[in-house]
Amino acid sequence: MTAVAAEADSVATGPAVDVPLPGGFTLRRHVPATAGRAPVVDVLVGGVGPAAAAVATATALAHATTHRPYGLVVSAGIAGGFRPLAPLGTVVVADAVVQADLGARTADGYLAVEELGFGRSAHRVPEGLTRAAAEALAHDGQPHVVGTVLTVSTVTGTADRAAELAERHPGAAAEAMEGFGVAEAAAAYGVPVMEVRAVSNAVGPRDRAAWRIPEALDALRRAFGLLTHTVFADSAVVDTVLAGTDPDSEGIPQ
Ligand SMILES: O=C(O)c1cccc(C(=O)CC[C@H]2O[C@@H](n3cnc4c(=O)[nH]cnc43)[C@H](O)[C@@H]2O)c1
Repeated sequence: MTAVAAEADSVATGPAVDVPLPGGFTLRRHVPATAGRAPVVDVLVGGVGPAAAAVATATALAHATTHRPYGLVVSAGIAGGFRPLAPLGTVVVADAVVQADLGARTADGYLAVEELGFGRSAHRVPEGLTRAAAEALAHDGQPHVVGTVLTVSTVTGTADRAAELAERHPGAAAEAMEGFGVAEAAAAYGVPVMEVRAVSNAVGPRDRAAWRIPEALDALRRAFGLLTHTVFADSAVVDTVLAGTDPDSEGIPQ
């Protein structure tokens, strides 16, 4: 799942066929030319923000249920990186996908929905998947970090807001705008979810001229070229998670 076409072009290359979905969505299906470890990869541009991402992801998952169910859903794209953990060009592998602005702002500070007594604002990524992705990237020498990826509906544009988010989420490595929507849809269908982002800009005072989108898209392309043929193809990893034998496949991070 990506937000925009440029991100979709980076996460999967090569021959593909278009598959029309209900709701006007079209997913791009990449079928490996030769039998082997490469998996079938469906790439869908879902739009910007958690609501658009959830709708698009749920549409693809519902369609797949009557065809070929998915083994894994991945939210992918560019992101803002929290300094100093995730500098420009770093690939961030989420260990948790957290909606950072789903709650209430009170005189005593922010309350997440869990503290309000309803809903959830976090999904943990199965640890086996996170670890396998980090190991593959490390083995290939790609700059990467494992951490929480925040989902926000408003891009952070001030130092104060960046500091507030970092204080509330000490493990945060990046912020983007779709992961939690993708994760909610995946959870509804019982499919494990990952989020993999490449840092195009720093989380902080808005400075559009400093965004390094082409470099981030290149990093994303390299990472997905690798992960597709390792972690995503490794049905043993995915099957372990699906079978519920991964002890870390459940639980909501604080
Ligand atoms: O202008 C372009 O060429 C271009 C190419 C690829 C992607 C974009 C986007 O603007 C994608 C929007 C997307 O980016 C994520 N994002 C990136 N940085 C941040 C951030 O600091 N805070 C929140 N989100 C960020 C986000 O997921 C958006 O969907 C443009």
